[in-house]
Amino acid sequence: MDPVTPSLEVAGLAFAYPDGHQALFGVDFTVARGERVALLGPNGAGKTTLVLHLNGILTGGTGTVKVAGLPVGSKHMAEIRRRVGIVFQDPDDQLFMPTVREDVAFGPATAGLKGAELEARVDRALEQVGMADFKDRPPHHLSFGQRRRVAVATVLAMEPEILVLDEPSSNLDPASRRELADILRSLDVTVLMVTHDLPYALELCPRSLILSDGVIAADGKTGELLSDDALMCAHRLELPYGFDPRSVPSGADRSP
Ligand SMILES: Nc1ncnc2c1ncn2[C@@H]1O[C@H](COP(=O)(O)OP(=O)(O)OP(=O)(O)O)[C@@H](O)[C@H]1O
Repeated sequence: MDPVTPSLEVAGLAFAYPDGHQALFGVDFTVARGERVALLGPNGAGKTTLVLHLNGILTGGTGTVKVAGLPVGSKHMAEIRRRVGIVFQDPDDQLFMPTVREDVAFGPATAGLKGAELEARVDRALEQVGMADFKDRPPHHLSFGQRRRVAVATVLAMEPEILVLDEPSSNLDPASRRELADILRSLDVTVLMVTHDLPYALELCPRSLILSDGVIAADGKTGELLSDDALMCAHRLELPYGFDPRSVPSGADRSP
């Protein structure tokens, strides 16, 4: 793996929906290989719109997005879709096969993997999320937290360059939330995590971006941004009552 080319480069990205609503106004940032970055911002800031540009689900704006040096929107789209693994908020949007194994195998099988190589890929992805014992279970018999882990495995099975997670901690109990954080920390992959769960961002991501009104309003160390009361207030970000960001060991302390 080339360690120099960033996993993600977004430059001057501006986008208006067909009804004329301008959601992004020139977004610039770079994510280096192996970084874990949180994308924070109030409702309606443009976070989902931005994420949907990373693998070309949304196109037609101005500016550029590059994944591992490959421009989104170019002839490399199949490769870019493989490299950008998006885990949506609702695992049921991603799980539709009769068994966990088939769900995790679906992407790599569609990409042409077969036989022992495919089985090894499935086993590895399920082991990475601690779900190897659930291989033959129907996804709809699993708990929500287990389904979320399987959804992460479906994406890891594609061996992505960058794992993009939309609200990964939502609807998880405290133990499942912590276990998922441990899993995400253990992965050797670049992570971009959209979240309103600011303590989770602090725990997992050394760096955060604040997207507000379609622009990057701040880009820095998560602990520093969350400790900046004026910045937080200006962008409608609120920590849970009594939570002190200085009291939590930041993801920065554990990053690779
Ligand atoms: N299909 C659409 N057509 C027109 N406008 C849209 C469409 N989807 C989103 N928008 C608008 O674009 C802006 C950004 O929306 P987006 O969903 O990207 O925000 P977000 O930061 O993900 O919000 P949230 O935290 O609530 O999920 C909002 O003002 C929204 O109303």
